[in-house]
Amino acid sequence: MTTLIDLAGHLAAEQTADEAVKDVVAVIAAACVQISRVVASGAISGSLGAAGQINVQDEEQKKLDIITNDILREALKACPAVAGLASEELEAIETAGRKGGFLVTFDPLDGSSNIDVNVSVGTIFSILPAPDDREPNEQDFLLPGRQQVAAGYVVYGPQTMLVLTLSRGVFGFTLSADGTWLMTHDAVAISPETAEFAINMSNQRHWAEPVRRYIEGCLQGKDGPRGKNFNMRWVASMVADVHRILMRGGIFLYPWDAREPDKPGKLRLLYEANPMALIVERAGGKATDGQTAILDLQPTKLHQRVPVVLGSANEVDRVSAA
Ligand SMILES: O=P(O)(O)OC[C@H]1O[C@](O)(COP(=O)(O)O)[C@@H](O)[C@@H]1O
Ligand SMILES: [Mg+2]
Ligand SMILES: [Mg+2]
Repeated sequence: MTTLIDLAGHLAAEQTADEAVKDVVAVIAAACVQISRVVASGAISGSLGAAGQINVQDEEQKKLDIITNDILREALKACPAVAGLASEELEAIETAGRKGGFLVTFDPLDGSSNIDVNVSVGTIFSILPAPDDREPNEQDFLLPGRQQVAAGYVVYGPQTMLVLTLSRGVFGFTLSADGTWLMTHDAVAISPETAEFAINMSNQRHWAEPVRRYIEGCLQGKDGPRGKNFNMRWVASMVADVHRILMRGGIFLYPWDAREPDKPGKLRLLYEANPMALIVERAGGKATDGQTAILDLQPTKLHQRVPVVLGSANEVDRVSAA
């Protein structure tokens, strides 16, 4: 077997990326090795089940939401290149008592409703520039996704994989038995065409007309306007659904729906949609809120929600035109 380059080797070879960003990525990757062990230990370590409290999203926290949040939070605060952090599980930003460097936003455990049934979950992160002259405040986190200096996710599945975009390209690393991230996927690219869609069909009656029209066209298969049959997949862990799309193409939708008209979608802009959108665009795909590129949206709130349509470029364009 040929020797695979590891994450440290990849970071060292990335000439165009800032050295301090590489340090932040290395710290996150190490924390995710720790998370993968807790996730894998499941009921043995007593880490499954509900924590018995509600987070800022009004969602019931799992024990693992809290454990994984604490692992990342502590690791990032100890990293000299990190000035502040924001998490799905924390109401407010936290600062590290430093100026300059970077801000990190993260979803420590994505798809946590799947954890108790042993289905893939993940961690999503985004790295943004921090102000040089003072400690960061909440406003400093509200940067459009184009300003991300790096983004990535880890999927805790049959294999634990880190998918990363630094200054260019998308690379995948598989966690080896000795705890090293080895590059197994070089220059990941999303095919522009697909015949596979991912959406929570149980919300169909609440969707807006264009999304209904688009999905109806897919469902009609060969007999409908698309003239080809479509397959459907929905893991209900965004990380796992997006990972599948990076590996074999597809389109993922979590659209606005009429149940809670004030909440534009379910997914959060700063630590779910933006990092995934950067990865998808760097892999040649597209990511929109149905019309506008996610990366061009100006955030207005830390925990802002946004409709998400991402994946194979031609298919995302069809949703915008529906
Ligand atoms: O349960 P639903 O409505 O299908 O929603 C599934 C979506 O919710 C999420 O689980 C939200 O993430 P969290 O688990 O981090 O809150 C996504 O990963 C997934 O795409
Ligand atoms: Mg999530
Ligand atoms: Mg989460």
